[in-house]
Amino acid sequence: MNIAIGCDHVGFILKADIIGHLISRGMTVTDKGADENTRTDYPIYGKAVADAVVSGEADLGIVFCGSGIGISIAANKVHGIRAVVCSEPYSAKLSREHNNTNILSFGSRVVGSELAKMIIDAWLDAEFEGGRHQKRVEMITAIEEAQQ
Ligand SMILES: O=C(CO)[C@H](O)[C@H](O)COP(=O)(O)O
Repeated sequence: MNIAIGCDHVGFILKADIIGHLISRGMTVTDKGADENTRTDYPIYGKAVADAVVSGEADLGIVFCGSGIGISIAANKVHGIRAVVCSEPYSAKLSREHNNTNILSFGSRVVGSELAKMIIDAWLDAEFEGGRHQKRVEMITAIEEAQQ
Protein backbone atom coordinates (compact mmCIF):
# COMPACT_ATOMS: atom_id res chain seq x y z
CA MET A 1 0.00 0.00 0.00
CA ASN A 2 1.22 3.48 -0.89
CA ILE A 3 0.60 6.25 1.66
CA ALA A 4 1.02 9.91 0.69
CA ILE A 5 2.01 12.14 3.60
CA GLY A 6 2.23 15.89 4.00
CA CYS A 7 2.63 18.51 6.69
CA ASP A 8 3.15 22.18 7.39
CA HIS A 9 5.97 23.53 9.58
CA VAL A 10 4.21 22.49 12.82
CA GLY A 11 3.56 18.95 11.63
CA PHE A 12 7.07 18.39 10.32
CA ILE A 13 8.53 16.59 13.36
CA LEU A 14 5.55 14.29 13.91
CA LYS A 15 5.53 13.45 10.20
CA ALA A 16 9.21 12.49 10.41
CA ASP A 17 8.45 10.20 13.38
CA ILE A 18 5.58 8.53 11.57
CA ILE A 19 7.44 7.73 8.34
CA GLY A 20 9.46 4.99 10.05
CA HIS A 21 6.33 3.50 11.56
CA LEU A 22 4.63 3.31 8.18
CA ILE A 23 7.69 1.72 6.60
CA SER A 24 7.85 -0.82 9.46
CA ARG A 25 4.26 -1.75 8.56
CA GLY A 26 5.37 -2.48 4.98
CA MET A 27 3.94 0.69 3.49
CA THR A 28 5.48 2.66 0.65
CA VAL A 29 5.58 6.32 1.68
CA THR A 30 5.35 9.22 -0.76
CA ASP A 31 6.28 12.45 1.01
CA LYS A 32 4.64 15.56 -0.47
CA GLY A 33 6.48 17.94 1.88
CA ALA A 34 7.05 20.20 3.62
CA ASP A 35 10.71 19.24 3.68
CA GLU A 36 11.71 21.44 6.61
CA ASN A 37 10.11 23.19 9.57
CA THR A 38 10.36 26.72 8.16
CA ARG A 39 6.94 28.48 8.45
CA THR A 40 4.75 27.61 5.49
CA ASP A 41 1.05 27.24 4.59
CA TYR A 42 -0.86 24.02 5.26
CA PRO A 43 -3.28 24.23 2.24
CA ILE A 44 -0.34 23.52 -0.11
CA TYR A 45 0.31 20.14 1.48
CA GLY A 46 -3.31 19.22 2.17
CA LYS A 47 -4.01 19.65 -1.54
CA ALA A 48 -0.86 17.80 -2.61
CA VAL A 49 -1.75 14.74 -0.52
CA ALA A 50 -5.40 14.88 -1.60
CA ASP A 51 -4.41 15.07 -5.27
CA ALA A 52 -2.16 12.03 -4.82
CA VAL A 53 -5.05 10.05 -3.33
CA VAL A 54 -7.71 10.98 -5.90
CA SER A 55 -5.30 10.43 -8.81
CA GLY A 56 -4.48 6.92 -7.56
CA GLU A 57 -0.82 7.74 -7.00
CA ALA A 58 -1.46 6.85 -3.34
CA ASP A 59 -4.02 4.55 -1.76
CA LEU A 60 -4.45 6.69 1.35
CA GLY A 61 -3.03 9.88 2.85
CA ILE A 62 -1.90 11.13 6.24
CA VAL A 63 -1.46 14.84 6.96
CA PHE A 64 -0.14 16.89 9.87
CA CYS A 65 -0.49 20.51 10.96
CA GLY A 66 -0.73 22.15 14.38
CA SER A 67 -4.32 21.16 15.13
CA GLY A 68 -4.97 18.85 12.17
CA ILE A 69 -7.90 21.06 11.30
CA GLY A 70 -6.64 23.41 8.60
CA ILE A 71 -4.86 20.78 6.57
CA SER A 72 -7.89 18.45 6.74
CA ILE A 73 -10.22 21.24 5.62
CA ALA A 74 -7.91 21.92 2.65
CA ALA A 75 -7.77 18.22 1.75
CA ASN A 76 -11.55 17.93 1.99
CA LYS A 77 -11.95 20.62 -0.70
CA VAL A 78 -10.61 18.14 -3.26
CA HIS A 79 -13.47 16.09 -4.70
CA GLY A 80 -13.31 12.48 -3.64
CA ILE A 81 -11.53 13.17 -0.37
CA ARG A 82 -12.96 12.22 3.00
CA ALA A 83 -10.40 13.48 5.50
CA VAL A 84 -10.80 13.15 9.25
CA VAL A 85 -8.95 14.65 12.20
CA CYS A 86 -8.44 12.10 14.97
CA SER A 87 -6.89 12.27 18.41
CA GLU A 88 -7.90 8.78 19.58
CA PRO A 89 -8.05 5.36 17.87
CA TYR A 90 -11.79 4.64 18.15
CA SER A 91 -12.83 7.50 15.88
CA ALA A 92 -10.09 6.58 13.42
CA LYS A 93 -11.37 3.00 13.22
CA LEU A 94 -15.00 4.07 12.81
CA SER A 95 -14.04 6.65 10.20
CA ARG A 96 -12.80 3.82 8.00
CA GLU A 97 -15.57 1.34 8.80
CA HIS A 98 -18.51 3.74 8.37
CA ASN A 99 -17.24 6.73 6.38
CA ASN A 100 -14.52 5.20 4.20
CA THR A 101 -12.12 8.00 5.04
CA ASN A 102 -9.13 8.22 2.76
CA ILE A 103 -7.04 10.82 4.60
CA LEU A 104 -6.18 10.84 8.29
CA SER A 105 -5.17 14.16 9.82
CA PHE A 106 -3.20 14.87 12.99
CA GLY A 107 -2.70 17.90 15.16
CA SER A 108 0.96 17.85 16.10
CA ARG A 109 0.17 20.23 18.96
CA VAL A 110 -2.51 17.80 20.18
CA VAL A 111 -1.24 14.25 19.71
CA GLY A 112 2.15 12.77 20.58
CA SER A 113 4.08 10.33 18.48
CA GLU A 114 3.12 7.09 20.27
CA LEU A 115 -0.58 7.94 20.34
CA ALA A 116 -0.41 8.92 16.67
CA LYS A 117 1.02 5.49 15.85
CA MET A 118 -1.84 3.78 17.73
CA ILE A 119 -4.35 5.91 15.82
CA ILE A 120 -2.69 5.08 12.50
CA ASP A 121 -2.72 1.36 13.29
CA ALA A 122 -6.43 1.48 14.17
CA TRP A 123 -7.15 3.34 10.92
CA LEU A 124 -5.05 1.12 8.67
CA ASP A 125 -6.33 -2.11 10.26
CA ALA A 126 -9.98 -1.16 9.78
CA GLU A 127 -11.93 -1.75 6.56
CA PHE A 128 -14.94 0.01 5.09
CA GLU A 129 -18.01 -2.09 5.93
CA GLY A 130 -20.11 -1.02 2.94
CA GLY A 131 -23.73 -2.13 3.34
CA ARG A 132 -25.86 0.64 4.84
CA HIS A 133 -22.80 2.90 4.95
CA GLN A 134 -22.25 2.68 1.19
CA LYS A 135 -25.41 4.64 0.41
CA ARG A 136 -24.45 7.35 2.89
CA VAL A 137 -21.00 7.79 1.43
CA GLU A 138 -22.62 7.97 -2.01
CA MET A 139 -24.91 10.71 -0.66
CA ILE A 140 -21.83 12.66 0.39
CA THR A 141 -20.38 12.21 -3.10
CA ALA A 142 -23.67 13.45 -4.59
CA ILE A 143 -23.41 16.66 -2.53
CA GLU A 144 -19.90 17.11 -3.91
CA GLU A 145 -20.96 16.49 -7.51
CA ALA A 146 -23.83 18.96 -7.22
CA GLN A 147 -21.24 21.68 -6.50
CA GLN A 148 -19.43 21.22 -9.84
O1 LIG B 1 -2.87 24.08 12.88
C1 LIG B 1 -2.75 24.71 11.86
C2 LIG B 1 -3.86 24.92 10.93
O2 LIG B 1 -5.06 24.35 11.41
C3 LIG B 1 -1.43 25.35 11.54
O3 LIG B 1 -0.40 24.44 11.78
C4 LIG B 1 -1.27 26.58 12.40
O4 LIG B 1 -2.32 27.50 12.15
C5 LIG B 1 0.07 27.24 12.15
O5 LIG B 1 0.20 28.36 13.00
P1 LIG B 1 1.54 29.18 13.11
O6 LIG B 1 1.80 29.79 11.75
O7 LIG B 1 1.24 30.21 14.17
O8 LIG B 1 2.64 28.21 13.51
